[in-house]
Amino acid sequence: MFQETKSKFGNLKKRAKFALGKSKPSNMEQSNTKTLGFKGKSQTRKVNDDVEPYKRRNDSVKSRNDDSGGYRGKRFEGGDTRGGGGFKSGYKGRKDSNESNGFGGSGFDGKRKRVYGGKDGDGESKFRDSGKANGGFAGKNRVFEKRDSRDGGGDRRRNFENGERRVFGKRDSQDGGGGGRRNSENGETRMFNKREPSVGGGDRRRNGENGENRMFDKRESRDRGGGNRRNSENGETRMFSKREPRDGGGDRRNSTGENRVFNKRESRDGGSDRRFNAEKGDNRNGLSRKNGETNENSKQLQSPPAEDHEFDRKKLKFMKNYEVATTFDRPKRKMRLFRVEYPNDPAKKRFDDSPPTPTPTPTVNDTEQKEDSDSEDAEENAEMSKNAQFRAIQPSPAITLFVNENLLGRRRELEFRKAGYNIELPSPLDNVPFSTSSERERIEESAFRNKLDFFAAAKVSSSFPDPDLPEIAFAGRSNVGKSSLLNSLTRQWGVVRTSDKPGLTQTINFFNLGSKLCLVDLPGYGFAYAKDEVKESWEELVKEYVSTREGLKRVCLLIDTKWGMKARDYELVDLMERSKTKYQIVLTKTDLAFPIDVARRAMQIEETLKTKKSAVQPLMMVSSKTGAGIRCLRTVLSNISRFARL
Ligand SMILES: Nc1nc2c(ncn2[C@@H]2O[C@H](COP(=O)(O)OP(=O)(O)OP(=O)(O)O)[C@@H](O)[C@H]2O)c(=O)[nH]1
Ligand SMILES: [Mg+2]
Repeated sequence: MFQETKSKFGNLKKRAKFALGKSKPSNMEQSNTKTLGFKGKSQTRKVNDDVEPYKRRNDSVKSRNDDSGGYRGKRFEGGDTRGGGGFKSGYKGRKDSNESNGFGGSGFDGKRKRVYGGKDGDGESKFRDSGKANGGFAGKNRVFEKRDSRDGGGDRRRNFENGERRVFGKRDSQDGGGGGRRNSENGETRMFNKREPSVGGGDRRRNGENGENRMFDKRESRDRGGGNRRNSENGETRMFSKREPRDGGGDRRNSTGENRVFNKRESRDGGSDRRFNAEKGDNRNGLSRKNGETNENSKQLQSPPAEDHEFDRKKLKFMKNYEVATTFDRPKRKMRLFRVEYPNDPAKKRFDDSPPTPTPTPTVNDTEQKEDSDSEDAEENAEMSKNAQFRAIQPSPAITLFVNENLLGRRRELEFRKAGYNIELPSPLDNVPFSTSSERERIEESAFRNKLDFFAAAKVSSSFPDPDLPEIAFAGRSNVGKSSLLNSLTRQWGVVRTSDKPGLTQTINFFNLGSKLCLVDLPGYGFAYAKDEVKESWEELVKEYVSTREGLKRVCLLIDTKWGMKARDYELVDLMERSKTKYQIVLTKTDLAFPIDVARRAMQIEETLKTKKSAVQPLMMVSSKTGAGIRCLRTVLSNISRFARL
């Protein structure tokens, strides 16, 4: 590869010399030429107009790169149609112009730099950071146009020593290390107008020694690592026009009178770059994402390189002073005070000591408004008095005793432990204290020791099974705990399905408890996750069942302790009263209410049902979770089975 490349470039050299011997292009110095400050060297380039000769003479380059580029002796002509190699380079005492395809970059007199980022060729010229930095000492000018430069590691280490200039016009150049090491030695000028050149590694290491001029126009070149370490020594001027350069930390030694211009968007320069730049007149202006900024703007940004250090110090000092000034000048925040006014605050009384203001005589409108507000207040008071009325309930001593004996209501686990219950068990209060043995866990009521068997489900009354056994039905609002109560009464968890989502039970489910009892789980009424028609059909079915079912011995009407009886509960009560169906109120979820409230609720419901004939006393209170009151309910219900047997 190396040999091949070398021979190719050898041919290029010869052709260039041959071309240089001929006439210069006429438009070269008008618009498409520029001059770079460079000791002892002067090059002029023409970009677009003179492509053909290069094409003819550099077929190999053309075929490889699909570009064209003029090359005559020490002049390159970049005619890249896709943005590859158009570039220009100015030399000492001359100016740049930027009409080349790809890019052209130059400083002049060693103190001025321009970077142009050719994007797509075809004469489109991107102009980045043009003239944003001055500098360029002792005739070193470099112009880079990169986007994703990936120059191999040491590519440019010795470029531009002694007044080298380089211009690269590439897109996907994959210059490895070393391929063109000795190109352009002794004042050679090289121009690359490539897209995917396959020049071997190390191409540019020693390019441009002794006054070489090189120009790079790259898009995806791979500058990395220490590639630029020794660039710009001795007053070198570098220009970068990058988008995503990945310069490693290798720019650290650019500190000897170097002038650098960076046109970066997401520069990832190593952190140390900025520390040593600007020493000894190093100038870096890493701004300008906007291409095409005018030279005047750039001039404003330019500062004398020798004064950079001083300038930065002044700037830093100014910024510090500014910060200090802003810190101390900032107005102090006032504390905001909030006054909380209590309506019956006695301290407020002194404000009311002022003589009373005469009240205006009420008009007709005022009277109407007052009546409206009075009625609203009355409603509010009525609403409020509901709670107040509930709190005013004094439960009977029998109820209070029952609540406390059965540890009903919300209680701490410690309390259960102290009473001797094993809280590791499900529904611990239903189990014998201090007992974990299966024998003691056996239910005292024989009827409930039987296995619970599901045997029928009915959506309509016609599908009700024959009433062979005495039935106990469990009715109530959705999610009140009907199914859970069946499980905890029989201690057979999971036989009846439960859910925290209201509306799980949607049919009338019949369970045999041995040959003694039939337990019936009814669908709930009230709120449920179901369509209104469906819910209405459940309600009708329940009403039909409780009012017409033969063999129905008792309906346990479950009421949530927290909410008490609602309108639909009263509806069902009235229906059962009419049909003379025996029903017993069972307060559920007592573990969620305070004991006193459980007692109050029980008292409240007993009072309302005093006059009801079909209501069975006493009112029961249970918790399926803690097992409180379950045994009592079991005892009460087992009497039914016994009755049934008789
Ligand atoms: N804390 C507490 N939660 C309970 C108690 N009883 C039932 N629950 C919970 O209440 C929810 C509803 O229980 P279910 O037995 O499915 O209620 P349901 O009345 O059958 O509901 P539907 O079938 O929809 O009518 C479940 O999440 C139970 O865990 C209780 O005594 N205490
Ligand atoms: Mg249920």
